[in-house]
Amino acid sequence: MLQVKELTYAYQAKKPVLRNVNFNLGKGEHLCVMGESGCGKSTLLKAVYGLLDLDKGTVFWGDQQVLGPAYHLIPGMDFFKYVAQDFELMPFTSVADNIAKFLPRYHPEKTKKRTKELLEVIEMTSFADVKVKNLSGGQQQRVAIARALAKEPELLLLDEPFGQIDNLKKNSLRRILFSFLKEKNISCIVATHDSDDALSFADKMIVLKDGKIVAEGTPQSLYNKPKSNYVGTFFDDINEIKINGKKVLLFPHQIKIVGNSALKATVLKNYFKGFYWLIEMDFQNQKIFVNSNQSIKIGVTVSLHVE
Ligand SMILES: Nc1ncnc2c1ncn2[C@@H]1O[C@H](COP(=O)(O)OP(=O)(O)OP(=O)(O)O)[C@@H](O)[C@H]1O
Repeated sequence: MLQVKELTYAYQAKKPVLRNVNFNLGKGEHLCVMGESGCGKSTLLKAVYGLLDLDKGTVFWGDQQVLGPAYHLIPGMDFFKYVAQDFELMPFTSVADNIAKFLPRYHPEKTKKRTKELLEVIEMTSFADVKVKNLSGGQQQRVAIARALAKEPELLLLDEPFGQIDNLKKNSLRRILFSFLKEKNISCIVATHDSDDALSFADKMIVLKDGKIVAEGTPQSLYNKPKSNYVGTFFDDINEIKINGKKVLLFPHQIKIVGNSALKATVLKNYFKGFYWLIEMDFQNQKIFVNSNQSIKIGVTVSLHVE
């Protein structure tokens, strides 16, 4: 449905921020775009939405080409919605009215019902009459998401959608929002640093580095076999180490502390992580991180087994 081909864009001449980006997304599919700060995630969302005039390449939704501001008085495709990092809400208007403003006015009963449904999606029913200016950053972010959903877009573009929302709310909002999108068959692209946005909720994932796709696949495939240290770091503290002369990438949970083995390491530090400890160790002059169900005295030598 969405076809992005050879997408190339530069804010300044000869300094492309996106370089030959290619990907497809089907109807109702969810894509997660990950990458370090400044790698071009927001720029990619803006380009797909139609806010930029591309230097090269095309974006198609079905057989309709997405064109930039040079071709539209009001840039941005009508049947897409884009939730930027700044939410562009109406501060002196209530939460409910901010959402309802984007619904057709000629069916007041329908508008009321839909506003109620969207308030439930963002878990803010009790805030319906509160003015947006009196909300926290995270609450405003949730209102911006509801507003984008008001007209049921065909493609929703979310830029760091849960960045300002606390963990408790974030987990529940993610579950509700992504199942709502699946139910309504709305395609979605999420730009994020947070692998939790990808692992349980995305059908596909791309990783950007310096404006180029450096890895793509299902979140499971990228997690199980990260192509590089860069890709692995979005999921966990990854160890890039040499064992018996061979370079390997291992997550902390893939290295086990065992009774005895030829692989020895010395404990440097312990970090409490809740239901486990992350242990920093020296392994043949390389710093590694290993999970353990208990803390270990600094200086102790342990034996390791690698999966
Ligand atoms: N309007 C602009 N004019 C010039 N350069 C820009 C503009 N917007 C972004 N850039 C530059 O383009 C690059 C990519 O920025 P972008 O916002 O797409 O990155 P990002 O991956 O979304 O970063 P973050 O995760 O920090 O939001 C950065 O180097 C940034 O400084």
